Amino acid sequence: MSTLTARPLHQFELNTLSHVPDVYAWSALNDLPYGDDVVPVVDLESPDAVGLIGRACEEWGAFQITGHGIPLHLLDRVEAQTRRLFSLPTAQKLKAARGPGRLSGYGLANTSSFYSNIFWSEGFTIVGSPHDDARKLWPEDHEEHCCVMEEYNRLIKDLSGRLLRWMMLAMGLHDEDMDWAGLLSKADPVLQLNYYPVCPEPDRAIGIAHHTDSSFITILYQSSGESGLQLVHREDAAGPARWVTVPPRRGALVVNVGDLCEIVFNGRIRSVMHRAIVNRTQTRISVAFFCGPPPEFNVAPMEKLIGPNERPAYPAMSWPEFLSLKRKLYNKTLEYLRSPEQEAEDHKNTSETTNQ
Ligand SMILES: O=C(O)CCC(=O)C(=O)O
Ligand SMILES: [Fe+2]
Repeated sequence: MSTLTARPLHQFELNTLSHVPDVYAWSALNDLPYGDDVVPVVDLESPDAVGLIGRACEEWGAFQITGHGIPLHLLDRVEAQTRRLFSLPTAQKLKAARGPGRLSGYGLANTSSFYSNIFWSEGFTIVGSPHDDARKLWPEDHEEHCCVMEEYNRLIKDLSGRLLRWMMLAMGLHDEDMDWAGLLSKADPVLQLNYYPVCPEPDRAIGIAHHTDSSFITILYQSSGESGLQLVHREDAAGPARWVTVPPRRGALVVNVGDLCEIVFNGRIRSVMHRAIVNRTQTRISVAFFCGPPPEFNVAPMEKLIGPNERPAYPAMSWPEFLSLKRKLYNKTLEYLRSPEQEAEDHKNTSETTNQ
């Protein structure tokens, strides 16, 4: 997730193009080799779920989940409502366009403002209640959309609290160390709907370029059919860092570790670099739930994860401070926070505070 400035939608209607115009063309999409590793699938009803989640977080920063309790018919309705929204005429979608300083509404993915080239996708962000924007899209007929999105938000928020609690238990912590359900109840849910039209030259375009999500975790629904989500498996004994595809699995959801979890868990787990590629034959949709904190959240490693003679791997800051750093440094934010220069800066600030 991010609160980056929205950028206006480009004039092209992607569905109608027979080639990729230069502003949509990306080079260096094959920057890493491709691996055929399989992202772990965790059945949340399994007695080993906590351990499997912990291992997946440490090794991958991502996993798929089944047995999550969100009914298949609700996932189907979320997909149908998402497709219904993106199939509206452009002029109608633009009635709910994200304006300056506004996070909700129709537009390109928020991260697109970091690039001069354009993503082969459209996005629609729902922050908090879906009603205001849905009324602009369907003045007479938005009830069903809102009911479905609200029900999904309610269940997925609950699920994200359960997952975060299990991640914490897997790291050897206990319930008293963080009240996840209490924390998340104060945060506004953020749903990002993504639509990837078919692309006549998929090797030259990108749906959403590589990034990490700022949230604690992201829970992603992806439509079945063609794969699109790819993530980086970092270098290990099996080979160098590589792109790995996460194929859609009917009924399963993907969990991605975000920047906040990397910090809160003091680097024990890493936020996962990922992107969405496009294809020639099938439109694809995804629905990302960004599980973030309330504005007053203090972004800092949990004390119990810092050894007796160790410094925290990341400095403490407020959530708005983190977001503003991310707006400046984007994919380099965590690297910067872990860097020795930042450590020196942090040390200087601490001595100044203690000397006052
Ligand atoms: O569509 C996808 O598979 C990925 C979407 C994504 O990474 C995002 O919305 O942040
Ligand atoms: Fe993402």
